[in-house]
Amino acid sequence: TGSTRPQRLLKAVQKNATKGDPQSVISTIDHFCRRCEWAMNVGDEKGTILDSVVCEVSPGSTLELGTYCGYSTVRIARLLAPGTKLITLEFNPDFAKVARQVIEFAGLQEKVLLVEGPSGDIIPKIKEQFGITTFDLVFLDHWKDRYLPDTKLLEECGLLRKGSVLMADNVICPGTPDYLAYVRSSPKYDSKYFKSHLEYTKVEDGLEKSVYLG
Ligand SMILES: Cc1ncnc2c1ncn2[C@@H]1O[C@H](/C=C/CNC(=O)c2cc(-c3ccc(F)cc3)cc(O)c2O)C[C@H]1O
Ligand SMILES: [Mg+2]
Repeated sequence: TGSTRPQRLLKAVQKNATKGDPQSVISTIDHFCRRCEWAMNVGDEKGTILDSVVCEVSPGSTLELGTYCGYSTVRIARLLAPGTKLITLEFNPDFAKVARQVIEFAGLQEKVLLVEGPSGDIIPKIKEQFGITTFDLVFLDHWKDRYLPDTKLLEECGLLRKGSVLMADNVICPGTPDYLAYVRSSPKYDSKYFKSHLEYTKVEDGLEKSVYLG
């Protein structure tokens, strides 16, 4: 049987990137997706916006929903201060297998906890299982119809505090209309749209930054 796209992306990293060098892993994946095969990584243009918010928040605890191949996991984890953690959730075991190897190749496995399973099942267990009180930053990049239910679940589980920042990918393409309406109309959030483009294309897309007001 042939290889999958995530497996081909991993091979490109192992062949062309430098072990222990997160930037080379990021550049290799971006080059692979531009020149060989498009893949649904947040990409370099939206990634730069994400980087600036990670640096601004300088989070002690970060949650990522939807690891896929680990591209944004590496982007975020490379900017985290020593001793801080990123928990990333992925329910597809094949994607998780590739992501673990990408994260390890970048040398960031100490900062990343990849938990396999559906976010709806894992989120309610995070406090007790991982000793997290609240998340300072959440990056939403999983199935688009899960952004809203999982945001409400994070609120209900007391995993957000005054000032927690939600960064949501793809709010235009493929689009997350119910999530966008919620964070933009709810008095519990202060929301801002960062206009950009769908990864590796000229199609409009963007990130929505929503600060939880408690
Ligand atoms: C509920 C839940 N729990 C844990 N992991 C979950 C989960 N739902 C999805 N996941 C995992 O996240 C990943 C899913 C991400 C979904 N992302 C997408 O569907 C996605 C799609 C596009 C796109 C845009 C235009 C086009 F023409 C085609 C595609 C672009 C993107 O940046 C995307 O993130 C992989 C999946 O196993
Ligand atoms: Mg995305």
